[in-house]
Amino acid sequence: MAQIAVVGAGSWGSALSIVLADNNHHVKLWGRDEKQIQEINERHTNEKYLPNINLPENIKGFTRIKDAIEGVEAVLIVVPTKAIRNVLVEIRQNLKSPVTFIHASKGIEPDSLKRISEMIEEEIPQIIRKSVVVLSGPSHAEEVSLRQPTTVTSSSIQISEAEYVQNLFMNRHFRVYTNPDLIGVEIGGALKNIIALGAGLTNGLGFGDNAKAALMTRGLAEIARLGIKLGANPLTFAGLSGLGDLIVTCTSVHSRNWRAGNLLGKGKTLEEVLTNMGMAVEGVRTTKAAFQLAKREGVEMPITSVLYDVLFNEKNPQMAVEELMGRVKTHEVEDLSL
Ligand SMILES: NC(=O)c1ccc[n+]([C@@H]2O[C@H](COP(=O)([O-])OP(=O)(O)OC[C@H]3O[C@@H](n4cnc5c(N)ncnc54)[C@H](O)[C@@H]3O)[C@@H](O)[C@H]2O)c1
Ligand SMILES: O=P(O)(O)OC[C@H](O)CO
Repeated sequence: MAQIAVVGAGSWGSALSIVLADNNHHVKLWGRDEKQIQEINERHTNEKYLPNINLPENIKGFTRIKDAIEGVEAVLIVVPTKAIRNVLVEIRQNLKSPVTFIHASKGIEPDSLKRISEMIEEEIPQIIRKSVVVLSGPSHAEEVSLRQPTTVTSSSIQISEAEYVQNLFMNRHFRVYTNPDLIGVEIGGALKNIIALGAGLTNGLGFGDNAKAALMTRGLAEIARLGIKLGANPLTFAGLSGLGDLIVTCTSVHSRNWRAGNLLGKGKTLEEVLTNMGMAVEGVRTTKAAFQLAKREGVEMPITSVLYDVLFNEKNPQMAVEELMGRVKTHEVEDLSL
C-alpha cells in the first residue's frame, strides 16, 4: 500500500483522504490549523469541514508540510487555487525524491492565466516531479465522505500516470475513469463554477428551471468554445469533468458556488457573501481569470462577461439577465473547430 500526502485539510482534502484510507493507503494529511490537526489525530473528526463524519485511523494529520511529504510516493494538492503557489514553494524546498503530483483543486490563476497543472510545472522542477495528474468530476465532499456512489476522471498527458492515480483511488463507491485531455479536464472543472454562480444568481432573483437550464446549456457552449481554442478535445466537455460537474454544481444543495450566487441574486454584496460562506468559492476568482483568458484568446463568453461585471463592476444582477436575453440573435450550434 502507498504512502500519500494530502496537502489541504478542508472538505475536499478530508473526503479524498477517506477514499485513500478506505483503500488501505497511509494518508498524511496536512493542514495549517494546529487545533484542527489535533482534532484529526485525537478524535478522528474534522467537524468544521466534514461534520458528523468519522475519519479512518490511517489518516494522520500534520501541520508542517515537510513532515507530511517525507517518504511519500505521491502528493495530492487540494487547497484553494489562491493558496497553491505558496504550498508548492514549500513542497519544492523540502521534497527529496521525485513523486507524482496529483491535484484536485478547480481554478485558473487570474493575471498569469495558468491552469493548476501549469503552476505545478512552473514551481516544481522536473527532477522531483514524476508527473502531473488531475482528479476532477462531479463530486461533493459531503457525499464522498458518506461513501455515496461517485464518478470522477483522472487525467494526465502520461496515460500510465492517470492509470496509477485511477488505481490509488478506485473502489466500490468511487469510480475513476481516465482521460488524456488534461486541458479539457482542467478547463471544464474550473469554469463550471462560473456557471454555478450564475445559476444560483438566477434562483436568487426568483427565476426558475428554464433559466437554470439555459445557463447550463449556453454556459457549457462557452466553456467548450474557450477550451477548444486552448487545445482541448471537444468530447471532454460532454464527460464527467464537463457536463457531469456542471450538472452537480448547478443543481446540488452542497454547491458553494451555487449558494454564493443565490445570495448575490438576493441582494447581498460580494464581500458579505464571501465572509458568510467560510469555505472556498472558487468561481469568483475563476470568473476574473476566464474573462481575461477569453479576451486574450478572442473568444466570445457572454455569460462569463456579464458575471464579471456583476462581481467586479457592481452591475445589477437583474440588468445582467436582461443583457443576456437581449443579445443580438444568433445560431445555436456553431462550428466548434473554428
Ligand atoms: N468541497 C468539495 O466538494 C470539492 C469537490 C471537488 C473539488 N473541490 C476543490 O477543492 C479545492 C479545495 O476546496 P475545499 O472545498 O476543500 O475548500 P474548503 O474551504 O473546505 O477548505 C480549504 C482548506 O484550505 C485551507 N486554506 C485556505 N487558504 C489557505 C492558504 N492561503 N494556505 C493554505 N491553506 C489554505 C483552509 O484552511 C482549509 O483547510 C477547491 O479548489 C475546490 O474547488 C472541492
Ligand atoms: O461546492 P462547489 O461549488 O465548490 O463545487 C464542488 C465540486 O467542484 C463539485 O464537483
